[in-house]
Amino acid sequence: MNKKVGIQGIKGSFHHLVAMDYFHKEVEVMEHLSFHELAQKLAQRETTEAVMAIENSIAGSILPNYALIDEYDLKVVGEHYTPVNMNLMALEGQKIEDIKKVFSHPMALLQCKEFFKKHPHIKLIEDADTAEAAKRISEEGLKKTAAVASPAAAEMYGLEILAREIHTIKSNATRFLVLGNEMKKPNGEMLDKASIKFDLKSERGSLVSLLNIIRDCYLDMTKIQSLPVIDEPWKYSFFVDVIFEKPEDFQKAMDVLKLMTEDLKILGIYKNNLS
Ligand SMILES: O=C(O)C(=O)C[C@]1(C(=O)O)C=C[C@@H](O)C=C1
Repeated sequence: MNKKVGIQGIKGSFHHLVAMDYFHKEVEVMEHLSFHELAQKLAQRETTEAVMAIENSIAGSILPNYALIDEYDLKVVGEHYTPVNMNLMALEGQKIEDIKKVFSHPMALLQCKEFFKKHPHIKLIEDADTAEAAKRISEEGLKKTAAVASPAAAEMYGLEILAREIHTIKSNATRFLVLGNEMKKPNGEMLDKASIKFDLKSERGSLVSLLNIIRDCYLDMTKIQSLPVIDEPWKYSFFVDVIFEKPEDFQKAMDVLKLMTEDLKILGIYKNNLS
């Protein structure tokens, strides 16, 4: 079966660039204008995989996406890290002084906060997607309006770049997850990273004890993220990523964590792509 890969946004978005990179262009891309729709269509098997941003080095974690992965019971089958290059673009001939409004994805606007502090006359408006904002400006001939998006989007939708690389820190990067409906099969490849989720009772030292197990089983924790359990105030779910050398070590840790936590869920075992 041909792969149908869901992305948040349209062609020219960062999700699109990642899908092309990760799957080497041999896929049909399905565009979605929200993360919710992206998760839902994968769960309904209208797509075979989905690419989902989960964290940016400047703007931080995209918390609702953790909840979507959990809610729709999606599996992490891969990850991809990519440098993110934000640019201000508008119709040809427009000058930065002419621009009154800028549309972009909220995560993109967050990455360019310092640039816009220097241009206080510009109103920032959150949009569903970076590339979609660029396309609309082009198609509707919107003057005095700009988008923040990738150089690929400027080229694709015929806009002029008024300011290049406007993200606050030059090493700006986003981590994307590749999601599926089933756990990844190793197919001879060494899978050395896992994402897990569990709830913890608020008891003295419960998190410390759990972290000790992770250390004692030789797992290297690369990320821990807590999320409130919405129907039980002050109780938290934890999403943890670990890398390991031996799958047996991971299995051993899971056997112990199962006894120490509530609702332990393995969200996926995949190949570590962080070098
Ligand atoms: O709007 C896009 O182009 C996206 O792909 C979304 C998104 C995000 O959700 O973080 C992806 C990468 C960048 O960090 C900024 C925006």
